[in-house]
Amino acid sequence: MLPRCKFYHDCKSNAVTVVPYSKMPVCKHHFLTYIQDRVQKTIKDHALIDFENPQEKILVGLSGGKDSQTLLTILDQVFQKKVQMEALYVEVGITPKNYSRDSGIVARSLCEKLNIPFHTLTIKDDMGLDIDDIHQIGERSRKRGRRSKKGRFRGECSYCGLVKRYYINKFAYENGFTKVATGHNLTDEATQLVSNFFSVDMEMMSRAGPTTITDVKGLVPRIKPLYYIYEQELIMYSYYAKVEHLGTQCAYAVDSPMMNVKGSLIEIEKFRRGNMMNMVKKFQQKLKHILFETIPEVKKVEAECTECGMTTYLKICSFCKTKHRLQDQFSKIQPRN
Ligand SMILES: Nc1ncnc2c1ncn2[C@@H]1O[C@H](COP(=O)(O)OP(=O)(O)OP(=O)(O)O)[C@@H](O)[C@H]1O
Repeated sequence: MLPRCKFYHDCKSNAVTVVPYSKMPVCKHHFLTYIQDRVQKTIKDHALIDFENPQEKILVGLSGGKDSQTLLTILDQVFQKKVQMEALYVEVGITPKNYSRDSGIVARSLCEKLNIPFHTLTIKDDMGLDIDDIHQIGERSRKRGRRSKKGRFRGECSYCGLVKRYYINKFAYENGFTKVATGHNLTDEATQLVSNFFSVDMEMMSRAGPTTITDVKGLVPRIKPLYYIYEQELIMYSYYAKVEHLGTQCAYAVDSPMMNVKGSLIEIEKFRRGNMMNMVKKFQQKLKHILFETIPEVKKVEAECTECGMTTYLKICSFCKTKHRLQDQFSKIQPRN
């Protein structure tokens, strides 16, 4: 049985859980407020939201999953409409287990409950392809077991991430949003950092952080208010605060290399308690600025993508290039009439 809550020495309630990285027993009330306070602290310490700016307008990328549903719930609760906030669900067309359909239903339902404007954008309407189609390309490439002339198939999750980042940014830019907020948590970010370290991707590592404040035209700054909250804590928060979310896992995400790195970090956490928190915090304090300063400023000349008009350093942006390659590959696996 868990002891009394140790959050305040005079709390008389029984603990319902322990804080994962410190093992402090806490009652439900103090657990929920503790998480909310840490989210507020991240927002304040990293100036993620400008409360003085009446034009500040946040677009939350809402996936129906526990992280972004919890993010929207916490932001709504702690800021109580003091800042303009809307949500966007990107329909990527994953049909196994009705994944995308149900995700959209759950995302919309939360917005209706919280009275927050909700938008949906369907990628197939613009790209002519969705993630089911991209999966077919992947299946064909895996069956053939060799690199196509046009390069290696990077995995469904990689394309899904690229597509979502592109459309969320485009929607935010075209509709006057000043920030995009996502539900990336500490476990996601530690996983990304370690993966980037494995491939010694210094540029990607130098970009890690709760915000990507940018003055590049066409790129809306991204903020991650859950940056210092463990995934385990979000699971517990969504449970105790009864945050409606979809528990189904995407059928294409199983066995991705990132999932395996994440699993290893969770294992390490068992004998190095607080490992992810320490690593990510110390990286931010000690290493990030050193890396940032050593990156040569090669990508300086901004231009408009000749295809879609979004900002790029090349003639055609990497999203449009990837889109063309996928459209081309997909046309080859379609039955001919
Ligand atoms: N379909 C989507 N539409 C809008 N935003 C999305 C969508 N999918 C993901 N996002 C945003 O990107 C973040 C990271 O997405 P990822 O696919 O890594 O999911 P996750 O870590 O499981 O998060 P969640 O639990 O919110 O689904 C999400 O928290 C959310 O803010």
